Amino acid sequence: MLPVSQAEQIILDLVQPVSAIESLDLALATGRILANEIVSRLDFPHWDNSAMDGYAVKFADVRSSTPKHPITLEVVEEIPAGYQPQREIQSGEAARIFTGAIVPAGADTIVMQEHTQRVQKNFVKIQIAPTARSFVRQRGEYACIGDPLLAAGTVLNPPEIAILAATGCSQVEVYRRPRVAILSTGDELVTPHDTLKPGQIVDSNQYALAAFVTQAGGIPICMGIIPDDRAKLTAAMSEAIASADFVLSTGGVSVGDYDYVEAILAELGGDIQVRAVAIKPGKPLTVAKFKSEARTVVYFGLPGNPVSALVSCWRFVKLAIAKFSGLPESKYQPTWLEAITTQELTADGKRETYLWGQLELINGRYEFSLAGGTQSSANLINLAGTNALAVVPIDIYSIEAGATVQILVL
Ligand SMILES: Nc1nc2c(c(=O)[nH]1)N[C@H]1C(S)=C(S)[C@@H](COP(=O)(O)OP(=O)(O)OC[C@H]3O[C@@H](n4cnc5c(N)ncnc54)[C@H](O)[C@@H]3O)O[C@H]1N2
Ligand code: MOO
Ligand SMILES: [Mg+2]
Repeated sequence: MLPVSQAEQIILDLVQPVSAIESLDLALATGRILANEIVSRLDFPHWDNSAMDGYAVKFADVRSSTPKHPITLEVVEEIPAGYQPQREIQSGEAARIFTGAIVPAGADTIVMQEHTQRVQKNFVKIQIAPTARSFVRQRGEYACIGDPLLAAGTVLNPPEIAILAATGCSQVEVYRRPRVAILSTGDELVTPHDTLKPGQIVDSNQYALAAFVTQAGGIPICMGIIPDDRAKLTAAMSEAIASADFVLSTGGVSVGDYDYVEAILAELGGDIQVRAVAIKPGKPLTVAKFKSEARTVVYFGLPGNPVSALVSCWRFVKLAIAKFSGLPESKYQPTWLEAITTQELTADGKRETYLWGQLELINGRYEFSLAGGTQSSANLINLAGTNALAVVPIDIYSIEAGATVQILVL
C-alpha cells in the first residue's frame, strides 16, 4: 500500500495541464479559468471624476472657508454623470457636479454638498474648507493602460468578471474543462427510478460523482451502470477511455471474484501506477494512465463503497482535475488547516484515516465535529453536511477531545 502523500504525488505527476482554449461570452464564463493574461485596455478611472455630489472648485479659492466666513462662488455649469463639461472653471467659479461626473478643467477639488449652501439661483457658499484634491478620483489612479490586471490561471469569480467587463472584454479566452466519464460497476446496482429487488441497491455513486465533478469544474459524462460481466465491462471502460480526459469508475477494485477493473485496465494497455493506498476509507484505489500520441487519460478505479469513493475524489481526484484545468500549483493543492476536535477521534493505526464531519469557526477558532452515527464507508447517510475531513495519521490510535487535528477542507 502506498502512503497517501506518495499516491498524491504520483497522481499529480500523471496530469498535464490542458492547453486547449475556448472563447466564451463573458456572461457564461463564471467559474472558468482564464487562459491568457489580461492587461488593461483603459485607464481606470477613465476620466478625472467626482466621488461625491457637490461642487467642483479651485482649492485655492476656498481653502480659508469657515462656517462664519464662507466663500461664495458663482455656479457656472451643471455636470451630471455622462456629460462632457463645456467650460473651464475660473477663479471665483464652481460647477454643480454629481458622483461619477467628469471634473471640469480648471477645478481640482470637490466640496461635498453637505458642506455648502446654495444661495440665489447661481451662487453657492462653501462653508467648510475642503482638503486639496478631495473627492477627485484621478484618471489612471487604479490602473493605467497596459497594466496587468489578471494572470493566466485566474478563476473567474464575480470580482474578475467585473474587471473583464470594465476593460471591455466581452469575449474571454478560458481553458476548456476536463471531460470526466463516470461509470458504476456492479450487478447489484439499479437507478433511483427502479424498485429494489432482493440484493439490489441504488447506484448513488453515479449521482454523487457527477455532482463532485461539476463542483470541481469538470464536465461529467454519465455512462450508467455496467454489470460485473467482463466483456461488458471491458467494452464500457474502453469507450470511457476513448471519450474523456479522466475516467472515474466505482466498484470492482478489491480482491473479490467479480472485481475485474485492475485486470481489464492492464488488458487495455493501461500503465497502472497505483493499486492500493494506505488510506481509510479508500484503500483499493487503482489509478492507471493511458497515453497515446494525441492524449493522456487518467483512469481512477475508485472503491465502490459510497464514502470511500467520495473520500478518494476529495483527496485525489479533485487535485488532478484542478491541475488539468490550468490552475497554478498554489491553487490546486489541497486546503489544510488545524482545528480543535470536539470529540475523541479514533483509528486503527494502520492507514491514514479520514473522518468526516463539520468544520465551524466558533469564537475565532476552528472546531471539528465528527458526523453523528457510524464512520463506516457504507454509511453515506451521515455524510450530509460534511464540509471537512479530519486526518488521523498512521500509528495514531486516538486523538483526544480538545486536541488539535489536521483538517482537509472540502
Ligand atoms: N477480502 C477483502 N475484502 C475487501 C477488502 C479487502 O481488503 N479484502 N477491502 C474492502 C474495502 S476497504 C473496500 S473500500 C471495498 C472495495 O470494494 P470494490 O471497489 O471492489 O467495490 P464492490 O465490491 O463492487 O462494492 C463495494 C461496496 O460498495 C457498494 N457499491 C458499489 N457500487 C456502488 C454504487 N455505484 N453506488 C452505491 N454503492 C455501491 C457495493 O454494493 C458494496 O457494498 O472492498 C472491501 N472488501
Ligand atoms: O477502504 Mo474501504 O474504503 O475502508 O471501505
Ligand atoms: Mg469488490
